[in-house]
Amino acid sequence: MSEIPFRIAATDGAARTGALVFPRGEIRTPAFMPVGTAATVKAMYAGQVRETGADVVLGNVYHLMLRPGAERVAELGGLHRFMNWPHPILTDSGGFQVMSLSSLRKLDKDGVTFKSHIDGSTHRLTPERSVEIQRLLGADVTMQFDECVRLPAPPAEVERAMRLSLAWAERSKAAFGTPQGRALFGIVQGGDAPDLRKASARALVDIGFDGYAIGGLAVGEPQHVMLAMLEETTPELPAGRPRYLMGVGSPDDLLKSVARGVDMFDCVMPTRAGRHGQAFTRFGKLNLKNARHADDPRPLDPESPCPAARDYSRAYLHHLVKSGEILGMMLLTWANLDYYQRLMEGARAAIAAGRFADYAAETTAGWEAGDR
Ligand SMILES: CNc1nc2c(CCNCc3ccccc3)c3nc(N)[nH]c(=O)c3cc2[nH]1
Repeated sequence: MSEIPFRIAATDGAARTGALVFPRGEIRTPAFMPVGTAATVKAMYAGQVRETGADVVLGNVYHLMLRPGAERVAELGGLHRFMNWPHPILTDSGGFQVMSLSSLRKLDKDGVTFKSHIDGSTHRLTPERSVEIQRLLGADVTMQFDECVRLPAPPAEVERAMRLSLAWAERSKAAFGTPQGRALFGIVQGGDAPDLRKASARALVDIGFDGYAIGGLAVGEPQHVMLAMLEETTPELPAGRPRYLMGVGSPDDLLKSVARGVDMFDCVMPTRAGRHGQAFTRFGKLNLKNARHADDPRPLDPESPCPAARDYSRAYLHHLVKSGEILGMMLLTWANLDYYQRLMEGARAAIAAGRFADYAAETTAGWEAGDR
């Protein structure tokens, strides 16, 4: 098993706060991990991402194997050097992106063959190749190669993908070996079927991983189904290892999932919404394209320590967004990532103080109170 320590400093109900300790630094949990698809957190430079409070960013096998190529990144010193991010990096294993981005793909029990969405060239991913690519990139956290099905799906299809992912979990672990200072996470599948979720979690624990991701969610199911699957799954996972809910989510999703024992999150929402003119604030979500902001001299949040949220009027942000100005994307991405990091920072402090339920209630009330 891993020599990557996961120190749990406090618990509050099922919620935990602590830190994963890597040679490149620690990941404070609960943690939000900004998505860095093409070796960049879009519209942000690396130091700015760090200033928002991020301890770790995500990379991706699918995108980087297609462009610029895993061997090329390795030749250039690895992904940390390439993107000037000296802190931990978690890389996703590519299967999910193949199914959601590439055309003409053929999945078999051994792996997946697919055409690049960039130039139509043919590629193949197997558990072994995915783990090798993540090694070439230099990932601190490697994800097993898995198959995620969209919901709703027939139970037989969900079970087939869950069992295939377990076979690929074994092969991913065998290919990973025991590299010093690096972690390998298994991924729980099983769709919206409690018995399949429990079987998947128990089998992964028997194989043994440094951390456990909960996959196959945030794929179209209602929030209550996602939360119900968390309640079925986290009790089957070892309390002393981190849990990572993949692709989640909104601020409300994060608080409700932290309350159910999740430690790590990734989501394109704060960065994608920022590029589309939407801002996450203590008062709820604002769409700066809306004409009601055209004459509003107030910033997003005058009490925010983030310059993007404090030093620019909503009228100006509205103007930038309506004009399609690059600065609009930059400022709203910055403000959103800062908001997500502060949301997690507040959660960590509230858990340590034994008041997470109050924190979640106060934060949710702020969103509902809406704009002042
Ligand atoms: C949005 N909902 C959602 N996302 C899911 C992902 C991808 C998580 N994001 C990784 C990423 C990394 C870099 C760049 C872009 C994305 C999954 N990944 C895997 N391997 N397995 C899943 O079951 C799985 C389920 C998901 N649901």
